[in-house]
Amino acid sequence: MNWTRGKTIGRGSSATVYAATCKISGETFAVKSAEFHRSEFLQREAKILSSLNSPYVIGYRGCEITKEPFNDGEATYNLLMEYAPHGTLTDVAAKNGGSIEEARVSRYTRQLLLGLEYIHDSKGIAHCDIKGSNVLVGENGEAKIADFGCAKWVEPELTEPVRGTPAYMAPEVARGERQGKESDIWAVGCTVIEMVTGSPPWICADSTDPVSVLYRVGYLGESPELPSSLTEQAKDFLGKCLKIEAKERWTATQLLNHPFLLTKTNTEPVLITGLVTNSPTSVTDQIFWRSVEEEEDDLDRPSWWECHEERIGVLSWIGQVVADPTWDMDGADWITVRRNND
Ligand SMILES: Nc1ncnc2c1ncn2[C@@H]1O[C@H](COP(=O)(O)OP(=O)(O)OP(=O)(O)O)[C@@H](O)[C@H]1O
Repeated sequence: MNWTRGKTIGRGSSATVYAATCKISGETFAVKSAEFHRSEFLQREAKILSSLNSPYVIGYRGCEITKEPFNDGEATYNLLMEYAPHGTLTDVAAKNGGSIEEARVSRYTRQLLLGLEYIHDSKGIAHCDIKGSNVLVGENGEAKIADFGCAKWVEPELTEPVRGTPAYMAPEVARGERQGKESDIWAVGCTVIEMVTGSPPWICADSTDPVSVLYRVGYLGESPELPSSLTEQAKDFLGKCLKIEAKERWTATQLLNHPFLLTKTNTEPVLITGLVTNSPTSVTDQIFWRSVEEEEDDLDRPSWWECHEERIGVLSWIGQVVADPTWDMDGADWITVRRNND
């Protein structure tokens, strides 16, 4: 496709996302770019996204290698995607005064689960990084799952390092044991909390330290606090997502039949259109992962995981002692989270 790169609309740990315009049709789309030699996760994401086709998953438009002046003429890997004009669920909550009302949360959650039901059951894929900032809102206000950089095929299940964002990790993921479809469902519960409160879970848990949160989730059997403002129906729904035992968690299909999602009071969202630029909005954005501003200042800084490598190693050791004396102490995999092999 012949296209022109436009404004930066988002910046994550692995890539930068730009608006772009097709020179022939004039269509706006999004292009996620990374230096070729650091694009392992982006290439993996492109491979997975190219195999998906659902109204609740961001659309794949192709991939290309270009030479870009901003990369000193070095090869750049580009993933071309459908453009989501309303930004992420995190952006929508921020624009809506910091939180989203329950009826709309129910509507977005239903769409998120329709996307998950499709990738889990039809494609055998676990997303492994469901959170508000990885769910985009499309032109017609529908939630669309994005950022498949951590996703993996789970049928057949292979032993792979755990990935994702600490605040949304299920107990089995926090312990570094396994990560599958059930772990995505835990993250859905965390995302519902994020939509309702405007912050990722655990912000009120008198602990702003990701490592201690992982310890509490993984070894003390704790789950995030449920927002008191929620109806009993919504709390019951969260209870089905946030079961400590992965096998007891409801599947996406079961959750789609929960009364919380069958409510008739869902209102059409009022969304502000326009180019959305990603910016962190909550305290935990700065605590649990790097902020956009920080990245712009220093793109080569180590990621959160790299900064906390030593401490996570300690957590693995605590886990070994507390939870399972036979636990495999090979923590190397456990801490290799979204790091390219460069
Ligand atoms: N298709 C799109 N349309 C509009 N905005 C997008 C699109 N894709 C990504 N963005 C914006 O760019 C941001 C970063 O994208 P993405 O999460 O895919 O990058 P990442 O490097 O994988 O991030 P992370 O640090 O979460 O791993 C998103 O939070 C969103 O604001």
